[in-house]
Amino acid sequence: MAELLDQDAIDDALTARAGWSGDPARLTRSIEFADFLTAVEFVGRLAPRCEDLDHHPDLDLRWRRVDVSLTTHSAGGVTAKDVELAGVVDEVAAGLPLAGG
Ligand SMILES: C[C@H](O)[C@H](O)[C@H]1CNC2=NC(N)=NC(=O)C2=N1
Repeated sequence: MAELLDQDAIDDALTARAGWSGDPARLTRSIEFADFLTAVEFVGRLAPRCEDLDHHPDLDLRWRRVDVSLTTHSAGGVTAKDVELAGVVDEVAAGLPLAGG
């Protein structure tokens, strides 16, 4: 069973991750892309990376915004896997145009 991270460990992990919030239940980031098709492209690029990691996000796609929520369901909270996936989310998002950018 993966080890759950406490709030201090989560705060430490997120100092390097602009735009993320976290508590022991989940890490969240809301990403507003340039348009709807870009938001869909983000999901399409992220999906195979999640398969590679065997770790999957909860995603809410609304028009050009994707709300990303990361938790390790089998552990009942945030683990190192979620921190790792947050990095992948940032990497994939960085390759696509954001709203207002
Ligand atoms: C069998 C497989 O490893 C598990 O079901 C994985 C798949 N992806 C997962 N993703 C997330 N976020 N939490 C899990 O507990 C999880 N479990």
